[in-house]
Amino acid sequence: DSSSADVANFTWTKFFKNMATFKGDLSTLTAPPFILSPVSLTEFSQYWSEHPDLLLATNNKEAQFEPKFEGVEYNQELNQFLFVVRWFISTLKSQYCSRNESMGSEKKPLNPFLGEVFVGKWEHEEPLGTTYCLSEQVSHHPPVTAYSIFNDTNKVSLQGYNQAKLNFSSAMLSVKQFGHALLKIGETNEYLITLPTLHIEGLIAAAPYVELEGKTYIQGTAGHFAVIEYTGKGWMSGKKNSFKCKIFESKQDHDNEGTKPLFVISGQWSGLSTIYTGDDEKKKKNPQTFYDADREAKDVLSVKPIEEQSELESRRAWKDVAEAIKEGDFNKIHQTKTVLEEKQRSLRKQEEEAGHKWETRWFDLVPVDEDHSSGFVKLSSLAQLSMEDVPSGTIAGSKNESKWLVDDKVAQHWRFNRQKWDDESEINI
Ligand SMILES: CCC(=O)OC[C@H](C)CC[C@H]1O[C@H]2C[C@H]3[C@@H]4CC=C5C[C@@H](O)CC[C@]5(C)[C@H]4CC[C@]3(C)[C@H]2[C@@H]1C
Repeated sequence: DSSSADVANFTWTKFFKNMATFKGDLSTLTAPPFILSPVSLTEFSQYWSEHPDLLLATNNKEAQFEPKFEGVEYNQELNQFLFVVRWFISTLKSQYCSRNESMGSEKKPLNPFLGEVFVGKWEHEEPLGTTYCLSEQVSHHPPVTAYSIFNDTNKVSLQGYNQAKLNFSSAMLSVKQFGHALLKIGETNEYLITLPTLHIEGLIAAAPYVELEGKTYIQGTAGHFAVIEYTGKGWMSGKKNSFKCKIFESKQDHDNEGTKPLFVISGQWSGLSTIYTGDDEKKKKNPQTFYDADREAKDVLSVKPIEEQSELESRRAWKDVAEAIKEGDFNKIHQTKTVLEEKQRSLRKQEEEAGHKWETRWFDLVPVDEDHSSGFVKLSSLAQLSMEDVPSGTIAGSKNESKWLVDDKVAQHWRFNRQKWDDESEINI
């Protein structure tokens, strides 16, 4: 009714004003109930694989990538690279539009507590077995989520971590992402995927949504290199959620002005995109559909019922708060949140008095010069990307890298420790 809409509008304008003047950790900013999401940030890891068929297709030896172009020399590595790019593009709608689809607008997710976990699985017909999803809040200050999505039958595993740094300037909320994803296929093939910068549009209209900007780089061990450039409404393409992806044999080919890309893919990552060969792109000749995000139904992760979950698992831990948010009951939200936060504070205090630090569960923080379990160093070098603790996709040796470098301590990155998961006795999927 009009009164509640007026109240919502009033509170939003007030909230938007103090967000605009707010200098500090946005997570401490109390947002009005209608912009709160009942979903914890640990759940966002599942968005890497809501099309598990496309993730698993990257290791399907028999599958020949379609569409196939005359005159292009396809080898196993190029074929696989195309499957990897298609899978990556398919993750973007889930990552950045799922709240708009389910709740009408982007919302503020619940801020996970240290050690919070979220687990689930996708079960496939034989012989594809099961794909597992593990997500752990490995840091609370600052919030960092690490994840591992793996299928042992199909020998495909994705690991990564994410830290989002929010910055409010000139009525725009911009978000820099720290971290990266590493996709391992079989025993040897590995791909480094960097995370784009994003910003929140529609804030003034109280109908926020994510728009991507900047670039994603994908670097494979066989050399193939892709740059995905994001633009939005009013930019070059004029359409929201637009991108242009150029695929090269190598980073060197990309750097060499005279070398054409093997393929150019363009369109909307939340809708339809088309692929051309590098030769045909200029003449817009012979465009073929690359991916249609609206046509592919997503495969929702299956998560066991709350009563079977450990108290560390997101949906059980946040149950009361989530209900209060769904009811829009501000006092109940505040009260249930306080209960959870008090519990966490006393846990931290006990640890401090006992003199022992919280041990992360399935992930280790590995200094980059000791990172022998992943291809991160090799792939970053191939792509000439920074290995420092700077925004994802920062070019090595660039001004941007030195601007973000706070000190000269050795950068550390979160890595999945499979043994710790194999030894897990409390959390099951
Ligand atoms: C804090 C101010 C406030 O409450 O404003 C509410 C507005 C809805 C905007 C702020 C929130 O917007 C959310 C969007 C979230 C990102 C969405 C997708 C991803 C990709 C995923 O792989 C990693 C996490 C990431 C980057 C989310 C990070 C948190 C974001 C920016 C939420 C903002 C608090």
